[in-house]
Amino acid sequence: MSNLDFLQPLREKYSHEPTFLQAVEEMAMALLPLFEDEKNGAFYKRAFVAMTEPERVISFRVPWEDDNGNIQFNRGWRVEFNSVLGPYKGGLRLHPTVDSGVLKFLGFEQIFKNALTGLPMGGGKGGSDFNPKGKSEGEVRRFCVSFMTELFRYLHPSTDVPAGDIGVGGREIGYLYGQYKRLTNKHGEGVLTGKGLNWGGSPLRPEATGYGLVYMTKLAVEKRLGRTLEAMRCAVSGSGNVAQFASEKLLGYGAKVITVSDSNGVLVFDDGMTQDDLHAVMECKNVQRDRLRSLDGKVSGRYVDGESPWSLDMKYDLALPCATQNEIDGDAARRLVKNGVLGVLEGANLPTNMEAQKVIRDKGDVIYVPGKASNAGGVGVSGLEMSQNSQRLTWTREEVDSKLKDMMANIYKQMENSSGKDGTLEEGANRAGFLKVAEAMKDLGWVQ
Ligand SMILES: NC(=O)C1=CN([C@@H]2O[C@H](COP(=O)(O)OP(=O)(O)OC[C@H]3O[C@@H](n4cnc5c(N)ncnc54)[C@H](O)[C@@H]3O)[C@@H](O)[C@H]2O)C=CC1
Ligand SMILES: O=C(O)CCC(=O)C(=O)O
Repeated sequence: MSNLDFLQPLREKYSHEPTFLQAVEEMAMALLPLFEDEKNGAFYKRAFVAMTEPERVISFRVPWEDDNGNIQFNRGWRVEFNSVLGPYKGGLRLHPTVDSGVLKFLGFEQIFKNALTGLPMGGGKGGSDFNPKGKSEGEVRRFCVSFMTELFRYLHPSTDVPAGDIGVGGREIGYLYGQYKRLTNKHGEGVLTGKGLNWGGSPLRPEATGYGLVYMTKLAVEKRLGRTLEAMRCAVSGSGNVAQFASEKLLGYGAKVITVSDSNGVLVFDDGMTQDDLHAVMECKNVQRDRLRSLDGKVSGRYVDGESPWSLDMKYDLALPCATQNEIDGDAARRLVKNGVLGVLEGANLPTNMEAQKVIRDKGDVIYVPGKASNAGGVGVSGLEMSQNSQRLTWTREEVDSKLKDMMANIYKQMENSSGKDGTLEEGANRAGFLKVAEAMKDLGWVQ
C-alpha cells in the first residue's frame, strides 16, 4: 500500500478536476515524511484531507452586454477555500480555461502561500471563463460591473478580499471596485487589493509579485551557488504583470533577460533585453493590448512564432516561468537540464508539471522553488495593502519595498528551516505552509 493511498477517495471524487488533483498530489508528495511520522502522521493525514475540501464554492451567472447590444453569459466563481488564518484572500482570473477545478487548484495553493507570508490571510480564488482577449474597453467594463453585481454580497474586508490574476489588472480592479462602492456605499475599505494608488492602493502592489520573485531568486543564487545575479542569463516566460516586473528587477540587478513570451510565441534576446525593449513590451501589453509578434523588427530581439522559452534549445542559467500552469512539461524540463539550467524559480502558479518536477528533482543540483514560496510577494503586498486600508494610511514605496524584501527573506528562511534532513527548498515550503494551517485548524477545533 502506497503512503498516499489515503488520497484515493479524493482522486475518485474529483477525477473531473485534474489540475486540482495535481496540486494536491504535489503537495502530498512533499509532505510524505510528515504523513509517515509515527506520533503525528495520522493527524497530519486527517488535517490534509480536511484542507482539500473548500469551505465554500460560490458559482454564479454573469450576464453582460456586448457592443452589438446582445446579452452574453459567462460563469463566475469564488472558491472560499480556507479561512483558518484570516479572510479568504486570492486573485480573480479571467480566462477561457477557467472552471471550478482550475480555481480550486489555485485556491488550494493560495492557502499555503498566504500562510508563508506570515500575514493573517486565508486562501481563496475566483474568476470566470470570460475571455478578455479581443473584447472592447466597454465590454470588459460591463463584464466587470456585472461580475461584481453578483459577487459583492460575499465580500468584506474581514471575510473575503479578492485581487488580480491572469486577465485582471489595475483596469479591471478599478471597474470591480467602482461597482462595489456603488452597490454598498462603502468607501476606502480593503475589500479588493491591487487598487490604484490614488483610490486606496498600496505602492508597489503591481510590481510586488515580479520583484518578490527576483528577491527570492537573488537569495537562492547567493546562498546555494555563491553567486550574484550580475550577468546571469535568465529565461522569463509570459509578458504580463509578473513577467514584466520580474524582468525589470532582473535588469536592475544586472542580469540578462533573454526571453519573454505570450501564448503565440517568444521574443529571444540573445544578448539580453535592453530597458528600451522592456518599455516596448510593456507598451505592447499594457497599452496596445497586442501580441508580442507586433514587436517583430521593433526590438533588439527576434520573434519566434509558435514556440515558448522552454521549447527552444538555448543556454541560460535560470528559468523563471511567469505565464501559466503546466507550461514546463517533462520534455521541456529535460531540455532545461540538458542545457545546464542552474535554477527554476516559479513566478506563475504550478507552471512545472509533475513529470517536469521529477526530472528536476532527479537531477539533484538544480535549485527549485515552487510558486507558493517564490511568487508570494504579490499576495504579501496585498496583505500590506489591507493593513494600510485598515489604518487609513499609505506607506511609502520604500517602506513597502523593505517589508517585501524582509517577507521574501523570511519565506526563504522558513523553507530552509522546514526542509528536514536532506530535504529540498520545495519540501521546506510545503511543510512550513502546511504545518501552520494544520496547527491553526487543530487550535480552532476544525480537525483533531
Ligand atoms: N498578478 C499577480 O500578482 C500574481 C500572479 N501569479 C501568477 O502568475 C502568472 C501570470 O499572471 P499575471 O502576470 O498576473 O497575468 P497577466 O494576465 O498579466 O499575464 C499573463 C501572461 O501569461 C501569458 N499566458 C497566458 N496563458 C498562456 C499560455 N497558455 N501560454 C503561454 N503564455 C500564456 C499571457 O500571454 C501573459 O503574458 C499566473 O500563473 C498567475 O496565477 C502569481 C502570484 C501573483
Ligand atoms: O494579491 C492577491 O490577493 C492575489 C494574488 C494571487 O492571486 C496569487 O498569489 O496567485
